[in-house]
Amino acid sequence: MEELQPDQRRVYDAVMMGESVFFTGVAGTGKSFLLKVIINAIRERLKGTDERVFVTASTGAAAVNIAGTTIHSFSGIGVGSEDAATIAMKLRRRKGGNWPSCRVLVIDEVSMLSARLFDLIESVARMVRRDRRPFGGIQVILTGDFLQLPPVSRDEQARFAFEAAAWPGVVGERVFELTHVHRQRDQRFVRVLNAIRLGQLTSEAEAVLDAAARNTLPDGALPVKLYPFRRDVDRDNSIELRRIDAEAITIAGVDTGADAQRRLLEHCPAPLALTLKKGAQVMLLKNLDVGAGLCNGATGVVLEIKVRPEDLAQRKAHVAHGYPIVDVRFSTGAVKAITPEEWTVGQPESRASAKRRQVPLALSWAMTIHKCQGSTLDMAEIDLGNAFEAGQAYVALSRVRAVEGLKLVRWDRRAVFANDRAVEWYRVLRGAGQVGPEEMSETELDTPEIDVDVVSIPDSPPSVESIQLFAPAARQPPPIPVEVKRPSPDPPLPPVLAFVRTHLPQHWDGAGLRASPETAAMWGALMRLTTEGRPPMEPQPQVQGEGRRHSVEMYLPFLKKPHG
Ligand SMILES: Nc1ncnc2c1ncn2[C@@H]1O[C@H](COP(=O)(O)OP(=O)(O)OP(=O)(O)O)[C@@H](O)[C@H]1O
Repeated sequence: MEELQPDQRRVYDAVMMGESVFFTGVAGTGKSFLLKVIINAIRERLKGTDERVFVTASTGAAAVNIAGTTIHSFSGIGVGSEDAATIAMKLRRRKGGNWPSCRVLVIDEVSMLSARLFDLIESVARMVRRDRRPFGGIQVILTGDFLQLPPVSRDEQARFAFEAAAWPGVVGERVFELTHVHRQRDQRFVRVLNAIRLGQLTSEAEAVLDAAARNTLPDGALPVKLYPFRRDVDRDNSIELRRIDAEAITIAGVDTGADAQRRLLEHCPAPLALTLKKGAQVMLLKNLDVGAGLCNGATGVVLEIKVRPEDLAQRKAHVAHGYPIVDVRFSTGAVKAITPEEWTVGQPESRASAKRRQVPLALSWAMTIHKCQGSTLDMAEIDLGNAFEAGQAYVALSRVRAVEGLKLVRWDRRAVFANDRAVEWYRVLRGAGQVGPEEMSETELDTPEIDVDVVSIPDSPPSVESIQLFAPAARQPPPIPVEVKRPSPDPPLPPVLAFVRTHLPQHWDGAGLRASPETAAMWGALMRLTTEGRPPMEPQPQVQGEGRRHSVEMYLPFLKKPHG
């Protein structure tokens, strides 16, 4: 099994116990990564039985991403215009469609499924299966982030799945939040993104985005331009392609499989007809060698297009026998020969699937923000001038790994906004203690002072009892005034801890600490402890209390958590 982080592991374990769950998390916390691990494990477990796991998503693009189908197509609801009883009746004539053999149902990007459809699907499940339990007794695995793009609906105000009547019965208390961001390492950028996710343009966020508007990307950089609207994307890509003085070659992909599923291939990131030229900017659409940086989203430039001998005389190249071969120089400098790959939609084990074979490349001067949801980009030039949707700015900004790879054009502060109901839902959830950390950083951003308590660190002489950090926005060590107080056993300090990676560099040895030599030595010992032969610190804070003072709980993996 892939290496899961502790927060991911908790979800995995609950799923393996047979529980229905919803797991969420800010962008880049590995929701899709975890989902794939879970799907593989369940498939393995159900092998040789009549029961099946069905993998679905709320949108075609998300379905292609996880090699599944749309929830509409799986469930038999079609566009969802009929009532549950009518749909169930029709399905019964087809032996219940997919429902009878379904043991586990996965719905990815459930955040883009409206409450109305969620309820409709849940009722259909109960009726077709003649089982009154939620979803007719099926184990349901839901994931998504309600603060990214909302449900697509013709109604002005589509309600979220968490507002569905059936939601509490389906997931109950089994809501998990992944908290460790994998996509970005820079904790300041993570904090800024988390604030933007909540629609808060904090002073720190504003400073970072203003700087990104002035940012000059490195020479030779190949940023992807992200736009709210498709028309801008198509315009940019065709203008840029036309600008290149080289012969255009159209690569004809091949679609096979069941008709109903073939329609889904429209959402395949690889177009059926892909027109390229030498010099075109392209993006890789598959993970070929993640370790070498050849992953979904990696950008490069076409060096050469090698076609089958029989296609040589034409401007059209066919996908067959490993051809065409497109040599691409990636932004890492690596040159790689890219050959056709396959995308499967539908249910891979059954005949109800369709495949597209195409060279896994797309023109990548520009793409829509809706399309980029779920991907990771090295560099992006983001046009937020026409942002129209809650969460859209957040989705766009959170694609890049580092702020250095970000350039804002037509930067407009009004682009940053979140859906109030989704914000409130997360707030209540957090209050109920169902979710973990990371969220704490948004609330504290505007707080000029943060009190952080570090208590009883076993085995580390001497023990640090309390640290107060001021100036949360300080970035470099020397200017951060840190005051370490002496132990105050009475009244007892709150259970552990502390602070660290979000505000102080991990390898800071305490230089510049404004404190007694003894305190500085303590701090140094603590930092050494965390950096020498120990696993890196993984803050797992939980907000305790509200307002200006935050006591942040976290534990360093090598410390025992007091009070259980
Ligand atoms: N446990 C892990 N070990 C190694 N890499 C991981 C792990 N979890 C996630 N990642 C990597 O982190 C990156 C972000 O993960 P992923 O795309 O699954 O996040 P996400 O929560 O689905 O993000 P988004 O909400 O933006 O779609 C990916 O490159 C993924 O491979």
